[in-house]
Amino acid sequence: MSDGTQARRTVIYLLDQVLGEGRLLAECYAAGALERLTPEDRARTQRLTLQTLRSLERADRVLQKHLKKSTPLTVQNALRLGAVELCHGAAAHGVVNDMVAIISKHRRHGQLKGLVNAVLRKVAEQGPAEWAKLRVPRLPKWLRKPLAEAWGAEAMLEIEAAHYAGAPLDITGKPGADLTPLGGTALATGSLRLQEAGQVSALAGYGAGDWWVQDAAAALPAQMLQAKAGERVLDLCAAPGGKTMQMAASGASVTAVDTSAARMERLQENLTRTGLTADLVVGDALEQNGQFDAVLLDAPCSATGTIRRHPDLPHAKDGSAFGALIELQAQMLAHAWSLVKPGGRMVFCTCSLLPDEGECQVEEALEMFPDMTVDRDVLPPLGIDPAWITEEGGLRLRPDYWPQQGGIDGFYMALLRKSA
Ligand SMILES: C[S@@+](CC[C@H](N)C(=O)[O-])C[C@H]1O[C@@H](n2cnc3c(N)ncnc32)[C@H](O)[C@@H]1O
Repeated sequence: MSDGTQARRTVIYLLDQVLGEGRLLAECYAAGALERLTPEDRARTQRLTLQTLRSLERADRVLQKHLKKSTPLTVQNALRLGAVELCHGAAAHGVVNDMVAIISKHRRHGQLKGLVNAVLRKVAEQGPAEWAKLRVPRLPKWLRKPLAEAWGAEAMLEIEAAHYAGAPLDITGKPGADLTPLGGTALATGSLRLQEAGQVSALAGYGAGDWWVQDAAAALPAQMLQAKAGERVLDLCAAPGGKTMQMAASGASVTAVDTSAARMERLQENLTRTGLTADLVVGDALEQNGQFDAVLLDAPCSATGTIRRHPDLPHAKDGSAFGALIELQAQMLAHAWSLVKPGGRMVFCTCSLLPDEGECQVEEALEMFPDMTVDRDVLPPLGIDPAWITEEGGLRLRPDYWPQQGGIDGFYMALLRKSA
């Protein structure tokens, strides 16, 4: 077996979990799926898993004509991984031998090693030429339909192209930190973008806490809120704390709330590394009370705006939980509004591409609360394209925006002002 065997075996396990058990990669990682791997194998596993999930439709098309019968999921996933590697130029003997060795040791499917050998040898010969002619992989129907309805057929194809391309690494700097040793490109919205980052913790300034990883889209809600020194700010659904750090760095007194104790531990680690402070509360956003100058509500959502980085999501989920999430967002928005003091402000945001989790929530809130208005003036100075401002005055971001610069996560956000 080659050096990459452990990594390949883990990729197949992860694909089984996502595609067979409906688990997200983040859940598998949190449960220790990568724990026994060397740092090199860990990076390789993550890269190959993401690449295979992004390319699943292409891999299945390349494999289709060589498979007469349906194969067990684990074998199918070994073939998919093999096809993806071979079609991206990996040496055929290494990939084929490894996949055969992995399947031959499988408790129930060891007898299918001959099939794996035969199919992957054919893919090694014919696959790379076929690959380039295949269409960009599409989202599963359950998600494609509502998104195409919302944004149109043409935009849908562009969104799928952005998902397939993946995402660069965006960084938010602590005010005053010197990020020049990182290189990269400064975006109009203030984030620094690195195309080929490698291991994040090895980058200049990470240990010193000069910056944190945060998609350019995710950095905008806190910029919209403009927390100031001396203000009392409430960050609802805060962990792992990208926005908490932005607001704490402004000198505001920030209370960060999240139900997940594990994610709050990560928030604390992030604050410690960056030398910032906030009051942390492990608890339910719906049970908070008090009056704040400013509230940021980053409500739990479908996370469909983050598929560039999380291609497991459309395969692990089926949309059945979205109705309950939309209901929860409306409840949270209403409760968060009660915590804004008269004359105060609130940002509502979600990393979703579904208008039901963005535009519609704000439209409904505006009908429900006579003391609520949307502040549009805050948007143009953020460095965004004015075409992204929505009818009700929020900001809609989509992964197909800024294609030349490498895209941006899907997000919705609006700054809501309460009358005095
Ligand atoms: C989109 S993530 C937040 C990202 C975070 N604001 C940041 O910038 O790093 C949503 C968060 O909502 C939390 N959450 C879900 N239900 C919640 C509730 N009822 N009350 C508080 N937090 C909740 C989840 O644990 C998760 O950390």
